[in-house]
Amino acid sequence: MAKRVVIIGGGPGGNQAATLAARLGAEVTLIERDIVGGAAHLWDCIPSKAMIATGGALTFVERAERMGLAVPDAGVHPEALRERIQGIEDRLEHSVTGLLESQGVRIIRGTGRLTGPHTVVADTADGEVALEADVVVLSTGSRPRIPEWAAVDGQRILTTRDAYPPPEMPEHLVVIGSGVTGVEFVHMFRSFGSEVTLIVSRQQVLPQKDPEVAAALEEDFLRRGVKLLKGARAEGIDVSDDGVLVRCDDGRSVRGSHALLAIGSIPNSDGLGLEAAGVEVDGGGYVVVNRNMQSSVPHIYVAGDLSGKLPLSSVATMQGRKIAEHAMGLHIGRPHRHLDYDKAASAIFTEPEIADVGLAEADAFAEGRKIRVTKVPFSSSAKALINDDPRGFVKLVSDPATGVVLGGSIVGKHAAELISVVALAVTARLTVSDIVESILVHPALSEALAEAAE
Ligand SMILES: Cc1cc2nc3c(=O)[nH]c(=O)nc-3n(C[C@H](O)[C@H](O)[C@H](O)COP(=O)(O)OP(=O)(O)OC[C@H]3O[C@@H](n4cnc5c(N)ncnc54)[C@H](O)[C@@H]3O)c2cc1C
Ligand SMILES: NC(=O)c1ccc[n+]([C@@H]2O[C@H](COP(=O)([O-])OP(=O)(O)OC[C@H]3O[C@@H](n4cnc5c(N)ncnc54)[C@H](O)[C@@H]3O)[C@@H](O)[C@H]2O)c1
Repeated sequence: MAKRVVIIGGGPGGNQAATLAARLGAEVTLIERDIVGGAAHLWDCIPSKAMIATGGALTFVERAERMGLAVPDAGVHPEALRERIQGIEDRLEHSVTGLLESQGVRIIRGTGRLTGPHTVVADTADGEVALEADVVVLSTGSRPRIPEWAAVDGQRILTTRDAYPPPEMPEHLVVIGSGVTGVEFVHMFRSFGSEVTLIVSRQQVLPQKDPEVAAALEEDFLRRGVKLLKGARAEGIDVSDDGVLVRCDDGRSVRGSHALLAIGSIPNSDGLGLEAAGVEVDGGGYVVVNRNMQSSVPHIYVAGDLSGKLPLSSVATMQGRKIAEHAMGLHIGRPHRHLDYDKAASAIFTEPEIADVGLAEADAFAEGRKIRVTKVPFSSSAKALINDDPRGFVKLVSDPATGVVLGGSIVGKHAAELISVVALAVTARLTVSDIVESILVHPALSEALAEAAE
């Protein structure tokens, strides 16, 4: 009899586990409550990038004279933008649903919960559907964290999910939180012409990132007129007819037309019946997993944000793949590569764009590890001049003894695409000579990678 796999949550984690397990011969049922394709994915990740792309097009038009063009003034058309974003969401939901159906996955629209280690119930519009499972995958994702001091109304006080685009374009947006989400929203709304103030709880934006990279971004924000309120934590928001007043714990406050919360997310683990199945949860509500993504109940796996690992769509997808392989026994009797979070590439879609992978210079320094660091600015790249955007640099971190590429960061146009070369080098343990000896396209930004590898 085919293995019965029941998956709760149809985001990147759940979808990937579903399609691969089905292809490997399992009988797969996927339960989704809100949107096939994933709420965090299709209601945050994708629309935020779509808004940033539109803002980027606007900035490009504003700079077009420098490219030798005469263009009329451009402006945002909020309804057209809303339609564009809805269109992208619909197409992606449709294509994911089609892919799942083509693999024979049964999709149930409803809310799933465990009722025991091998039993799942889906609460649907037509009543309860009871399912038996040999394998369960929990991939319910996360949602924006809303503190008790903020009364989100979707009008003046927004979470990220209210902002694609918001009901009215903010005249002055106060962004609370300067992690990846916060800085992307600063960039996004500044490109649309909003005045922006960013509340930074520490002394640097992006506290988890290389200080040199964070400094490059701060410099650009300041050049564009963004106000940074450093060393302040928001602790209250007052709303009036014409705007908001965000109060901070050090006595300072900021007035704006709107406030946006970007203070992290919380896992969707409530109401999942974890206790009924004996699944262990940590203090933050994340399900505790081992390196095979198994929970404390070995046939109950966890993919995506719910696992409390690196919360990225790309990582959720890879976790889903690894779960399907493991649950279907592909690891038995053959080499099985475990997911290595240290080798995950990631990008921040600001301007300049920021991307990194593998070992960071600052971390190597903190560990006292010997490394070779080489850095090349884009200002010497022909392609960067052709693009009229010579900002940023490529930095490669390698092992001085063997030349193996250990990591890298890129700041500048197309950094999210360019980092793929470094990510491949890190995963495949290629050396700097492998990069130097690859004949790359000219003129192209990737040539800076070869130069940094020299
Ligand atoms: C503003 C923002 C921007 C981001 N940008 C990027 C980016 O550029 N690149 C990147 O890689 N990552 C990005 N991320 C992170 C990324 O969106 C998440 O890491 C990813 O979507 C997690 O996938 P998931 O499958 O765990 O969760 P989700 O995508 O949220 O999918 C989980 C699904 O489970 C469903 N669900 C929940 N509970 C139940 C239940 N009980 N029964 C049935 N269904 C249920 C939900 O409706 C949801 O559809 C961003 C996140 C945010 C907040
Ligand atoms: N481009 C991308 O790939 C992308 C984009 C957005 C999010 N993400 C993923 O989501 C993860 C989470 O990022 P995030 O930025 O949403 O959350 P985060 O938890 O990384 O950052 C939230 C920030 O808000 C600050 N903060 C908390 N309370 C505050 C307060 N009261 N006042 C002021 N600041 C406060 C925290 O100190 C922290 O720096 C990222 O690590 C990434 O994995 C990825």
